[in-house]
Amino acid sequence: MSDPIIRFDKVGKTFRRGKTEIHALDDISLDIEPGEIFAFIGFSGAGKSTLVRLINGLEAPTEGTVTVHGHVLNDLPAKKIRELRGDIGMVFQQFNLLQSRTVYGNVAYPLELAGWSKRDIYDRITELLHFVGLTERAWAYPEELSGGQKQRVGIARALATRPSILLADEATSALDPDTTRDVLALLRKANDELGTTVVVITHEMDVVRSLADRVAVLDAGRLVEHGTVRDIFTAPEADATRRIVGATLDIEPDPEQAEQLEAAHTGRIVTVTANPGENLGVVLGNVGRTGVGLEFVHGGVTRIKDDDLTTFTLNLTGPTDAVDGVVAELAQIATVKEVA
Ligand SMILES: Nc1ncnc2c1ncn2[C@@H]1O[C@H](COP(=O)(O)OP(=O)(O)OP(=O)(O)O)[C@@H](O)[C@H]1O
Repeated sequence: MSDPIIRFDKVGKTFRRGKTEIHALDDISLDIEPGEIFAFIGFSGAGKSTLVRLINGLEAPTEGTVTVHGHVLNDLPAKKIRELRGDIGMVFQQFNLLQSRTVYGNVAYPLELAGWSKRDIYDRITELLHFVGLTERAWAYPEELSGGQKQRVGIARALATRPSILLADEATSALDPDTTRDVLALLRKANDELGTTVVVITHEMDVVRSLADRVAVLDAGRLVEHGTVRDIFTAPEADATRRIVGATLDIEPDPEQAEQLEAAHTGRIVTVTANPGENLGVVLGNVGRTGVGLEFVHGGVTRIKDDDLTTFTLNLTGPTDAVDGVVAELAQIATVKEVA
């Protein structure tokens, strides 16, 4: 196995505010391998931003070491840290584009700082804008772009100097789901086609699910769990992971979805979650004979740890007694929650 591109070894970071100590990170040990897409996930305040700042050397750990490309950052002089930072492209939640520059000018910026010639800058930007699909928008200003386009510019700028690491800090948190999908596809493309190691910081498990190879879960500054995304999804062990995974699976309608379901359907809407080992099909298969109309309006089957978690929201229509009968039967083998 190759050497890790980023290594955290017993890393801690304590901020001191007057007499108060804030342990933003505590005893983090972890390797990120070259060429992988690695995600850090955690709720607000978990320590994600602090972690990013340790990777790009903007903060130094108070305990342990952070190693990037074999260099222990703690030991490096500022100049060398700046050089290493040049090998790390950053993508931000709020895009951080220069409003007074065009798309071209924004992407050119890091190349100008690195002392590239005008000709080389032109060639590189042509290539980059093609890569992110913004060739037509080269002369537009940020205010003329959609959020997704702005983030494409952000990614082109981050990739401009051909960094081997791309750090994406909540890169899709300000975007709608469709645009998020496009931006995630672009990050995946950078990883696939350019071999860039992508480190993603996010609070959205959906981002992890559709993008990352491996994931680490941070909770209150501690690394509570890490592994392949598949393992973490199917067998979340830590409490924080369960909360994050549960919030993402979307097997139960949230209040907004419940309202929409209520508006769209006339029947009694219930969410049923099969008890372990029970098969909803046994009851649902017989519903037709009771004269009750049955429509699946939400839910699905997800494997969690060693069990299937089967949760469906049903719209049941027909005579009240018959619907009550079906619900009572379902309640024998499932947890039934009224939605509307
Ligand atoms: N410069 C600082 N001085 C004091 N405390 C800080 C500083 N930076 C971060 N913290 C504290 O460290 C903890 C972790 O913060 P951090 O911003 O890394 O979390 P986060 O997971 O990125 O959260 P969010 O998603 O809300 O940005 C928080 O309690 C925060 O208040």
